[in-house]
Amino acid sequence: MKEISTFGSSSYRISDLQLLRNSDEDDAAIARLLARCPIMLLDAGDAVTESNRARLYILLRGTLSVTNDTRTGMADGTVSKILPGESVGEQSVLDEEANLASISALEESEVLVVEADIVWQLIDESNVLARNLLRLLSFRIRAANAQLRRRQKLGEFYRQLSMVDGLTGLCNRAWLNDLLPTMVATAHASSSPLALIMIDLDHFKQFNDSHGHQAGDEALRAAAQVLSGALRPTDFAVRYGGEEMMVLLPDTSDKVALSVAERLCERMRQAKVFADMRQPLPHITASFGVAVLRPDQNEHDLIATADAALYRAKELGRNQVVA
Ligand SMILES: Nc1nc2c(ncn2[C@@H]2O[C@H](COP(=O)(O)OP(=O)(O)OP(=O)(O)O)[C@@H](O)[C@H]2O)c(=O)[nH]1
Repeated sequence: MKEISTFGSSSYRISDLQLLRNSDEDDAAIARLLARCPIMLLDAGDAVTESNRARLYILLRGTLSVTNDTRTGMADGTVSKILPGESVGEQSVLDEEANLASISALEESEVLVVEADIVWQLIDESNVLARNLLRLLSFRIRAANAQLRRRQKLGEFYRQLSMVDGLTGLCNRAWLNDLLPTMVATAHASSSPLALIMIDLDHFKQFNDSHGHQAGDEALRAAAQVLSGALRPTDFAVRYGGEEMMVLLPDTSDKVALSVAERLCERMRQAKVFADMRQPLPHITASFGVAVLRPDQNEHDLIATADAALYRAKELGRNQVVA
């Protein structure tokens, strides 16, 4: 980047500068202030040196690329193009903060450099410039807000996506880690019973070995459908691990939870699993362990109690419910 002339000795005109659009071409004070400002030449790929200094850069010819800085956490590395007449750096002049964007030329470009003190003198001299500056800043704030909203929406979308198990469509372990402590706290605070049913498919290794892993996946999907199809909208079904699932029943007593588990156990026996060729495979069964949150328990204790009940159901011969 090298200085090739000043604005006063160049053929550029005040009307070429967007910030001075609609101002009086013959305004001597503005012309005088701009006259001494240097014009720099950048070759394609050149970066603006000392671009972090609070200065205004107005592009006269060529194209600039401005990359938002990611270090502040406010920007995401978005790249914008600056075209002739447009400017960059106004905000850092106004708030006297360093300009954290990096600026480089996409092709051979000429840039007018206006130091901060001259920008302030221009603002004092020209209402039109002050007005254009406000309009520009307002536009930039709106654009930044819109981008923020888009990023929030996208973030929420991916957050939700990361909470769902890809194979079964049930909530996953990350969801459970996120939500179960809150559900437990709510149950304690409102003294309402929270029931948890731990479910494990029986002899699933054998099912996989006999019918193949894909058929095993189908069986997991069928089991998940049994759970999600049999619950109230306020209940949650979670894939806890490989062939282990869990159902959370807020505001549900042990008696009701037991009958829900019995119903699920029966529906699991009846569920049909289809292989690739849509041939029905042998039925699957599952074992169920039921627990209801006690006042002295946290989420880990609740899971451990349901797990212990599940273990007993396996020991008693599987395909049954133990509370
Ligand atoms: N197809 C398929 N199989 C899985 C998946 N996740 C875990 N498994 C299988 O589930 C089986 C679980 O086996 P075990 O823990 O020995 O239990 P089990 O054979 O069901 O025996 P019990 O629980 O005692 O009735 C393993 O063979 C795993 O490979 C999966 O996503 N898809």
